[in-house]
Amino acid sequence: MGRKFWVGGNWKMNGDKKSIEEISKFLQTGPLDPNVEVVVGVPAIYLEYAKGILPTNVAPSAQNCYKVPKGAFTGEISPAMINDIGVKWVILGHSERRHVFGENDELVADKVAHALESGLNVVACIGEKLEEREAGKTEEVVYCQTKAIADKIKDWSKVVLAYEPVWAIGTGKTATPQQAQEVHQKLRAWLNKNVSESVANETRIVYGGSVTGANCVDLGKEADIDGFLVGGASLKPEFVQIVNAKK
Ligand SMILES: O=C(CO)COP(=O)(O)O
Repeated sequence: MGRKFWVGGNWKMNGDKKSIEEISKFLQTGPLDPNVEVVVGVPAIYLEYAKGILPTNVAPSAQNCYKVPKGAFTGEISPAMINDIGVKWVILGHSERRHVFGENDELVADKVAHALESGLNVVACIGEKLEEREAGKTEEVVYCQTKAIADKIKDWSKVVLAYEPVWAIGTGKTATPQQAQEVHQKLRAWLNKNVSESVANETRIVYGGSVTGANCVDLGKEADIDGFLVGGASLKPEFVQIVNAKK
């Protein structure tokens, strides 16, 4: 079975009701390739609002959640709450969560495991920093981040793995298709060796980091790039082009 192309927009801490309405309109107009699964990461406070106005072929996603269902964790939201409003996705381990808010591999893995146990689909993000790449540690870093998750989950069917090199996020410095493909292919080989052949064959590995309408077609041609996680460009009509990169 082929892997369905997957394109996510990560709005991060951007937008308001008015801009969400505008985004919903350009997504409605599309047209979005029906062979692509489309998800948008919405600030938690707007999730229910966005769910009410997004076209039905675009699934809203939370951008984070905690590792337990409820309790004294001021400011956090849980997978149970995300489920309660009918949202099916959460992005976890984004580099901004890891590097601005100090989330480590273990916490990210606990969150992924709990979100999956709660029935959510998870976009699990990994990626190396510039100094790690320059020190030749890219593989070591992404394997370690993936292993932390793999050690805590059994079912990969609801996981999309997002490879987002930190140096490419919000910088305009996109990984070349060859750079991205190399890491994706190695990650798939890692899954094959350490999880299973079927998980390696079936798990979507998507690329994130300065993806635009201009570079998405070439990136999307690579054998192990199964889609994108898009930041800045997901707030603009250009996102439609990125969804349709394989057309
Ligand atoms: O972090 C990203 C998506 O999660 C990528 O952001 P940019 O597309 O703005 O570089």
